[in-house]
This record gives sequence, C-alpha cells and structure tokens, in this order.
Amino acid sequence: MFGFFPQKYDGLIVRSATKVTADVINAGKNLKIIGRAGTGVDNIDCEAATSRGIIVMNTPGGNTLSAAEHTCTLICALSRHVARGDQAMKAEKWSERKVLMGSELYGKTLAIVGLGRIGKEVALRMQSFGMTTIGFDPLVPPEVSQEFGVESMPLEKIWPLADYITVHTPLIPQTRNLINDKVFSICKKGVKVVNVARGGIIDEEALLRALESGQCGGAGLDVFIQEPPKDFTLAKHPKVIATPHLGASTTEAQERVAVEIAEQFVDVAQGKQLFGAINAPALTNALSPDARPWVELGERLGVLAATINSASSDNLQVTTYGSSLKKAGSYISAAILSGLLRNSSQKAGGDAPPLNLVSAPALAKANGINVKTSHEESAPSPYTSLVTLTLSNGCRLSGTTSGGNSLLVEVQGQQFSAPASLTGSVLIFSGTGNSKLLPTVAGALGSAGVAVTSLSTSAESNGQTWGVATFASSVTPQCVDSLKSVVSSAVVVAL
Ligand SMILES: NC(=O)C1=CN([C@@H]2O[C@H](COP(=O)(O)OP(=O)(O)OC[C@H]3O[C@@H](n4cnc5c(N)ncnc54)[C@H](O)[C@@H]3O)[C@@H](O)[C@H]2O)C=CC1
Ligand SMILES: O=C(O)C(=O)COP(=O)(O)O
Repeated sequence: MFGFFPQKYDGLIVRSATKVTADVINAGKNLKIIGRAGTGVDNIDCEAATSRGIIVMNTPGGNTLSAAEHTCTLICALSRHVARGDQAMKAEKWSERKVLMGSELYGKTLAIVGLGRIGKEVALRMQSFGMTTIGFDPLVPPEVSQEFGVESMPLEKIWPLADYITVHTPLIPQTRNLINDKVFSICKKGVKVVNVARGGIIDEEALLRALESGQCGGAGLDVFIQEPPKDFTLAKHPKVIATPHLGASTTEAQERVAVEIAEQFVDVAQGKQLFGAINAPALTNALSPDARPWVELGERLGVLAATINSASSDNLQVTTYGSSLKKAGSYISAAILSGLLRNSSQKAGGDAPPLNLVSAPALAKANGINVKTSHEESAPSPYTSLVTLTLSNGCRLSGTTSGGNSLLVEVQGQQFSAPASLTGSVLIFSGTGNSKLLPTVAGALGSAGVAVTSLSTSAESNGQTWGVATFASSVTPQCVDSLKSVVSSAVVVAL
C-alpha cells in the first residue's frame, strides 16, 4: 500500500501537500521523526505520531516573510484589479479599463486577525502604504501589538471598521468559520478579505454569498478547505484572486525551511538540542549527556514501581531535589511513566506502540494517570540530587545517580544503608529481621550457585526490610525459588 514509503526510513520531511496520516505513520515502522519544512502541521496526524513515540517538528519562521509578502501582494492586487486587468490584456480587451476602477490603500483600515509572525510582518509592510492597522490576537497583549503599530481591539469592534481583513491564525476550532455570514453582515459593504493562512478560517460558502450580494467587494485566497479544490466556483469568481497555496513558494523560503529542518534533524541525531518540536515537551531538556543517567534512573524506578506494587494507580507524584535537576521534572517523569507502562505495553504484544519520552506521557494520560511534578532546591543529606516517585497505590521509591549509574536510595520510605545498584537483572526482596536477612539471603543465593555482585538492605520498618541484589550473570527462576523459605517476597526485574 505504501510502496513510496519503505519501512527502513527513520525520518520523513514533508511540505503541506503530503498528508501524513495515521496509516502512513503506522507503516513507517522505523520512523522516529517527522519534519514539516514549513509552519502548519495540520497535514500531519500529530496524535498518531505522539502515541508511536515519533517526534514532530516544524520550521516556524522560515517562510514568514514569503507568506507576508504574498498577503501584501494579494491586498495590492485586489485594490487595483491586477488579475482582471491582466486577463483583459491577454484577451486583447483594452475596453475593460473602464470597469476596472480601483481604490487607494492609503488611509484605509486593514484588520489583521492573528498577530503572530506573519500577521506582524503584514502590518509593518502595509503601514508603509499609509494603511491604519488594527487587529486581534488572544495571545498578543495590546502593548506588544502597539509596538508594531497595530491597535488591538475585540473582534466585534474590528468588523465594522475594516476595509480589508486578513487572517493569520492556525485552523483550530476557535478559528474555523471565524468569518461567516454574521460577520460579513456587520462589516462595511464592499469589505475585502484575504486568506493566506488556512482554508476554512473564512467560511467559503458565506464568502460566496457575500461576494454575490456585493457585501464582500473581493477576496484574495491562497488556501482552500480542500486542496486542490474539487469545486473551483470560488476560485473562478470574478471578484476573487486565487493562488494555489503559493504563500511559501519562493526560492528563499524553500531554501530556508529546507536548511532549517535538516539542521534541526542533525541537532536531534547528535543530541545537541531540540528545536521546533511540537509534541515532545519532555525532550526539551533531555538531550544533554548530563540528562541521560537521570532518564535511565527514571525508567528503572518506573519498572521497579510497577513490579513491587502492581496495583493500578491513577496519580504519580514526582519530586526532584537539587539545583541540577531544576529543569528535569518533565523528562524524569516521562521516563518514570515509560518504565511504569512497560509491562502493560509488552503484554499488548508486537503491535504496542513504542514507549519513550514522547509517547509515555500521552499513553499515561490516555490511561487516566495524572502526573504532578515538584522541585526542591536542596536534596536530603547525604545526596546532592535525588528523585522520589510516589504512586496513589502506595508505592514510593527514591533514587539517585553516581558516575552515570542508577542507584536505589529508598523503598516505601525505608532508606538503604548503601544505595543499591539498579543495573541489569536485579533481585528485589523483602523480609523480616534486618540483621539476619542479609547473611541469610547471601547464604541461600550462594548455595544456589548464583554469583552476586552487590547486596544491599534497607533500614527496618514495622519489622520489614527491603533488599536488592545484583548479579554477574542472568538470574534463573531457581534462584528466586531458593529464597522462598527465607524472605516474604522476591522478584527478579530486568532493567
Ligand atoms: N499560505 C502559506 O503558504 C502559508 C500559510 N501559513 C499559515 O499562516 C498561519 C499563521 O502562521 P504564523 O504567523 O507563522 O503563525 P504564528 O503561530 O506565529 O501566529 C498565529 C497567531 O494566531 C493567533 N491566534 C490563535 N487563535 C486565534 C484566534 N482565535 N483569534 C485570533 N488570533 C488567534 C495565535 O495567538 C498566534 O499569535 C498558519 O495557519 C500557517 O499555517 C504559514 C506559512 C505559509
Ligand atoms: O508553512 C505553511 O504553513 C504553509 O502553508 C506552506 O505550505 P508549503 O510548505 O508551501 O506546502
């Protein structure tokens, strides 16, 4: 089915025309990263990518100037009937000159809905024509838009003032059909509209009605609900100047976005930085070599937590201690979640989506697990940095790292006298009688012929002690059997 998309590829880079559906994502068994050489990611099923642990990134900004210039081009072309004038000349109809009377932009009001990167650049350019620029953006405060000469006001105030309206928002539920019959009805008669953002922000049917009635004096459209449109009625309308999604189609923009997406991929591959990712907040600070041991520790604590207390849990509290972990909460909690969910994911079999720092938070959310993180600047003595996880099922573990190794510091509030190594196959057990437990377990494992590399026990609480053993080679079920008579619980965990 996807002959064009061999499974071996790790990365995929697209423009807007390629639809990266869930089927495409699932077919890319090796896929790790999807790059959008452009701004809008509405052609990529980001949810499907996230649940498969695939990073999605774009190059916001690389095509801003081209899209802004194209918008200004359409505004100018609308004001002077450039397209119809050209059509007349090609048809050798000089007489059209009489009906193609335009109007100046000077002194007119341009309303800009969406004052982000492109909206701002459009404002700056059209101000040089002497246009008054007003606008609205829920995330851009009035004092900020004032700095680039746009007076911010609520939409209902904007509509009756505008001679031209241009939209520069993403297509989201709040912006779908933002300009509709009702809006046209309260606009000035003959208002002109421009859409170089996304088809559907201006209701296409309402636009057609407004063009027919004369309520709308003209439209410049670069984008359509369906691309390419099946129905070209709007594009063919005499008052419409239509272009086939050309906003970013300049050599400069294409070179910029191509270079940017390639550099962003290389940075991720080399573990340098994560720029432009839109679905991987946990990865933001996780790429540095310093973060790696903490990611490993988080995963191992998660696996351990799921093993020693398999009861389901709907709340995870993660606390990081120590100034070096100030920004680590999001990736350590994602790592803990990926460890916690590993067993259930393995049980789901071969088709289970891969668990990593991208997919684990989304999967946890889908499973109803709420995560809270907190940070304290100083760690409990003698540690400089520490992580504690507490689950609503009563499980509590603390760990730290040393020389790149994961160490278990505490189980259920009981501290280990010497932190226990969490590497390879680990035997975790609990029993009674602190002083005797360690030699008894060591003796039983020795009699079973198991080569133990480390053995630690925790402080005693309510007569119970926890212990962790690591081994030179893999551990057999017989080794656990050999402990049955001396401990209350014992389980081997592969970390
Ligand atoms: N035609 C083309 O070839 C191109 C189209 N685009 C599209 O242009 C649009 C804008 O791109 P940028 O300026 O780079 O994005 P941006 O993210 O910098 O700006 C979008 C702005 O819209 C605002 N916004 C969100 N909801 C809003 C609402 N309900 N009302 C008013 N404002 C709202 C946001 O707060 C944000 O400031 C996007 O849809 C993008 O996909 C971008 C490049 C080329
Ligand atoms: O960047 C965007 O959002 C665009 O719409 C540009 O699309 P394109 O990369 O030219 O297919």
